Amino acid sequence: MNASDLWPLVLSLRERAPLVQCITNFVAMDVTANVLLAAGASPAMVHATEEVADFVQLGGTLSINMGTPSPDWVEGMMAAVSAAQTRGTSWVLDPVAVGATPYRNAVAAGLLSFDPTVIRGNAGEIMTLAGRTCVTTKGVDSTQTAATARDAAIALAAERRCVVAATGEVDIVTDGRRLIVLGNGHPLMTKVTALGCSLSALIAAFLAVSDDPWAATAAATAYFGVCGELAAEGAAGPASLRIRLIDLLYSLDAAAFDQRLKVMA
Ligand SMILES: Nc1ncnc2c1ncn2[C@@H]1O[C@H](COP(=O)(O)OP(=O)(O)O)[C@@H](O)[C@H]1O
Ligand SMILES: Cc1ncsc1CCOP(=O)(O)O
Ligand SMILES: [Mg+2]
Repeated sequence: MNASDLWPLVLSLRERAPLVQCITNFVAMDVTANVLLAAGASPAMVHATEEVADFVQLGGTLSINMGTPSPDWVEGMMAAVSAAQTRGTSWVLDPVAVGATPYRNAVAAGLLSFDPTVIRGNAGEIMTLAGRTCVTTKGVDSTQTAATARDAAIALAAERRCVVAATGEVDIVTDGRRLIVLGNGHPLMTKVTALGCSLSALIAAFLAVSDDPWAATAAATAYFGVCGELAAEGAAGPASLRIRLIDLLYSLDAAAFDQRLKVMA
């Protein structure tokens, strides 16, 4: 995989503007919708149990994020992923802070039973889902490095027959058989909330423009990492990184993507 394999998916997203239904947390809603719009997708934040299944029938992809769970929202998530499974809709699970509390673990287990197409989490979350650690957690932030999560990501992908992206200072994307390690991004990205959440939703957008969920996840992760890195380099701090990231997702060109992309393995 290199830039010329991945960039066509970025162009396809810009051309096709796919609908992405998001059930996400209160913190992530605004930045996630803006990230999706800048990248060319059409976001809809729709979470009421009464309408989520009908919304799935509109034919978009789905992003489920358990960052601020409560019983009524979890009910909506379950109804949405059930409809997605029945319809064959591709969907992404972001298991925010799984391992932190028994409630979160139960929510994650319930969602997992509906066969996500992709699981995207930080290293600690992926290691927890793979059963590799009973995680020393700080909550939504990882205490593990993505490199440490490599074996856990492969095992989880194989066990769940899905794509797993474990992100951090490097990003690992695997379907249990194929694996790509991406070296873009910037440490300042950890100082802006909900960028991981936004990446998960962006992966859902890319699922709409490729028949290969692994390639779609790699393309989304690479694009986000390159834009994040360039955004951080010109930023005065976290707030301007966030703004510059949205602008770069909108304006990045093939030459800059090709020049910056770091495929490490
Ligand atoms: N130390 C780091 N160096 C470079 N990029 C990073 C670093 N930490 C996170 N990122 C990037 O930030 C984005 C969000 O990833 P991450 O922080 O792992 O997710 P989460 O916000 O869910 O914990 C990804 O694009 C990832 O590559
Ligand atoms: C701060 C916070 N609290 C609950 S969800 C959330 C956002 C987490 O976002 P991310 O996992 O992308 O850093
Ligand atoms: Mg997260």
